[in-house]
Amino acid sequence: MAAIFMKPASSLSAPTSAYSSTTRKHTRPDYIPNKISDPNYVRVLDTTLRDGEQAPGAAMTSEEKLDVARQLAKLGVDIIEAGFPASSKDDAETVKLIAKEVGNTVDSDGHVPVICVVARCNKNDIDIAWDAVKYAKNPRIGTFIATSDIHLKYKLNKSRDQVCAIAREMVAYARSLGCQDVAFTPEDAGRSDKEFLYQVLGEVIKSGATTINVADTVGYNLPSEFAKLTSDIKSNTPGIENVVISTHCHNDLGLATANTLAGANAGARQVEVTINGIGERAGNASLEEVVMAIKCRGNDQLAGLYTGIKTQHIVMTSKKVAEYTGMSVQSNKAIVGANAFAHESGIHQDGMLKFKGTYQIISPEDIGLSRSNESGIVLGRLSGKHALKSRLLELGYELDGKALDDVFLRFKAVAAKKKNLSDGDIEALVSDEVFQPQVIWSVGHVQVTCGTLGLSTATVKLIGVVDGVEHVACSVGTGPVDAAYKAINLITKVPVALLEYSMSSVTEGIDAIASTRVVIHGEDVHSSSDAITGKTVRRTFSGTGAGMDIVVSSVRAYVNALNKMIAFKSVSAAPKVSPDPLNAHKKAKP
Ligand SMILES: CC(=O)SCCNC(=O)CCNC(=O)[C@H](O)C(C)(C)COP(=O)(O)OP(=O)(O)OC[C@H]1O[C@@H](n2cnc3c(N)ncnc32)[C@H](O)[C@@H]1OP(=O)(O)O
Ligand SMILES: CC(C)C(=O)C(=O)O
Ligand SMILES: [Mg+2]
Repeated sequence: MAAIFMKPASSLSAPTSAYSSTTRKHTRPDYIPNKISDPNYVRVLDTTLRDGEQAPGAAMTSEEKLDVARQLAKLGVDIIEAGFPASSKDDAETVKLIAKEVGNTVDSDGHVPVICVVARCNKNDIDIAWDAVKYAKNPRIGTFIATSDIHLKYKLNKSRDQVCAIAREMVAYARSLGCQDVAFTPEDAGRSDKEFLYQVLGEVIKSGATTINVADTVGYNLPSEFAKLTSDIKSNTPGIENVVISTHCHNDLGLATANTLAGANAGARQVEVTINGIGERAGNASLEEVVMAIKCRGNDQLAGLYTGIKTQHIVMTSKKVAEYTGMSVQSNKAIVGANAFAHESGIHQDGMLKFKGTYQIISPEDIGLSRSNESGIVLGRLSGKHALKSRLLELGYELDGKALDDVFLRFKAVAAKKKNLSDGDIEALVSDEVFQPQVIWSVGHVQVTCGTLGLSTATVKLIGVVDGVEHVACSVGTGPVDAAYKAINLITKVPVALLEYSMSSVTEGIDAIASTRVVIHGEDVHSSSDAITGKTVRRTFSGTGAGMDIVVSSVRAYVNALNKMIAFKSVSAAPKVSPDPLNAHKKAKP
């Protein structure tokens, strides 16, 4: 069964409405690896879980990645790039989980996302990749090797002929394993010699590649240049009519979205993007920008291109990724930034009041946001779960079941002390309650003394969720937070260093909720190398916490970061992931 999408026929063309009033129906074409039946359909490959996670500090646990994958499926992405299995046992096991569950779950529109994995052009990587992804209904291997002279000379130390042969043989090898869907990326295509590109791409197409992914790996191209690269590849590569052309653009010059759109306009029918634009260095083209640009201008400027993305899930997806990666979205970020739909100056406000189309080109509802509070509900201590759920929906959070129950409990506790809860308060509670890692330690009680008379002291009770045992420790410190963190360290006995600590007040007033963010690192188990210094750097883990008491908020953030680090460590170390890791945790609150 095919999903039906409504697409604006023309943006801002109707004078009586803020946005377009006419829509055309589209169906998502059935998935055939090397072709798309509708020439206007653009496949969306989301690589948040692979290239996105390559962003420094963006490590996600297995459980978080699975949750993001589920959300990406809900968003309607065509292909989820779930990881690089040869990079670690943890990544391979996580890909397996995603392939088995998300890669086999048919949604109400009959859509199942393709699950893709990345592998270098060598047999070992490809074997591991196939072993992890083969469980999906539609598995794909994306293999890559650099084609630019600078990479050949300094990184691979190989001649053009050698690289061409390796690419040809490895695509054929991936197909020989039984994988029907093999994408090939000429890494650094944006700086590669075009004649050599046509040659390599022609060879891999003969070997069975189904998608050719043109990568501007270092974000070097300008839009006109990337468009020309795409159209030149389309015109000069033997056999190119038998494959789908894809874009993979990085944002080093802030042009990733522009280049992606230029590529699509020049004939690419797959775009590789990430949520919030996260990724290696300055990041990748952002899904929300590319998709909304196509939705907004596809008809009048991009010859009728459209995607299968259910854009009303964009905000929730963006929030999840921001929470799990600890990479908050800048307020002026297009589409999902806090200010993307805010109008501060008088002339703009006047225009908005008269006709929204004067200053808004996208309806907030289109991306799953509605700050209008048209129902006039004020949330306070007498509000019920329905009112909270409806406000959460307006803020872009679709919560049900246990997640909603948990937030409701916290909401009631805060509302008992605070008259009216603002949107900021509610978002802080959701962040603290819902987007948290697997709970290994939960916070029982915190008691501190502090002041000018002497050292601060803290008594902390943590509950080990696996065995349910309560552990209490006391410590002194230079301040109450230092004392509390030292007490926690005595209980968890995990070597840890606190790298960053920041606290902000979510709203104004003495009864404001305090939101804390910490970044920690542990032992050397998870490391990567810093490109500038060349030094090995330890993997960092962030945690957030919220509460009306600043010490409690700080303790929550620290314990959440510790939980993330410990969960990450135990999954990486374990040879096999338990069949149902998601049921292995529960929460307790002070
Ligand atoms: C543009 C991109 O985003 S590429 C993807 C980047 N992602 C990652 O690197 C994921 C994390 N990486 C890792 O965990 C590790 O780098 C691993 C496990 C993949 C490899 O680790 P190691 O085997 O120790 O190799 P290391 O990373 O130090 O060096 C890379 C090697 O692969 C080679 N190589 C690099 N790209 C390719 C390729 N596409 N195909 C074949 N070989 C390649 C390099 O030339 C180098 O080989 P050498 O050892 O003969 O000089
Ligand atoms: C591995 C490839 C697809 C990549 O991420 C790049 O070239 O940027
Ligand atoms: Mg990349």
